Amino acid sequence: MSSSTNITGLILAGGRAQRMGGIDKGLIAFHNKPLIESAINRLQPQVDTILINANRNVTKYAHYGYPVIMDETPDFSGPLAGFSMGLKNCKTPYLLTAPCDSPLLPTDLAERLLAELKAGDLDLVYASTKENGKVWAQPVFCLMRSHLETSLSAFLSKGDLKIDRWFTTLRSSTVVFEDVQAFANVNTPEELAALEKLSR
Ligand SMILES: Nc1nc2c(ncn2[C@@H]2O[C@H](COP(=O)(O)OP(=O)(O)OP(=O)(O)O)[C@@H](O)[C@H]2O)c(=O)[nH]1
Ligand SMILES: [Mg+2]
Repeated sequence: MSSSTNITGLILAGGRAQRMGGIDKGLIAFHNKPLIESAINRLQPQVDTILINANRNVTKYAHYGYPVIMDETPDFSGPLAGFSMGLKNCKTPYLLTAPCDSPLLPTDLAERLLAELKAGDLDLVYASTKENGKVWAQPVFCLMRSHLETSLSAFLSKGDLKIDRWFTTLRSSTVVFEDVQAFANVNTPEELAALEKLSR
């Protein structure tokens, strides 16, 4: 399957991880392996190729054999800075983003987002989850057409960084996933310990 998806997977590992004490979150140990490895393993069968977006420890990330791309500006301006670099380096028709800190990400993420994108002839589809009857956007789990580079550059050049505001300028939609746990992410040492226990 991986030779025919037309999708580049972008793993976002470029954040500050302040709630984790400012260390490089993608490299902290999760079941004795760097956290990003779980995200790579989940994403790899769903895409043609992978890009890693990181702003620190670039040589360590390069060890996985995929291109490592840094944000254009070194100011940690948020995930859209990573999206922008992903789109600039994407050589396939679609880009699928996922964060480095969600080791249980859905194995059918690409398939479901792509089906929605094609059905609605959309430019971008992001994941959502439903908790207590309320729908929550999971905007960093996002499939988009790679031609959106022009749109994102224009949006960022206005000084805006809000991901949901960019989405509203596009032909976009969402897919609601039932399995909330697949989107569990690790922001604090406590969340890391809890998720390790849960996914034993
Ligand atoms: N490229 C890039 N990615 C970012 C940036 N800020 C956050 N991200 C990524 O966006 C995703 C969601 O961000 P958070 O979960 O808040 O991670 P974080 O910002 O590193 O952590 P906190 O500092 O604790 O908020 C993660 O995959 C981050 O790596 C940034 O400035 N640049
Ligand atoms: Mg953050």
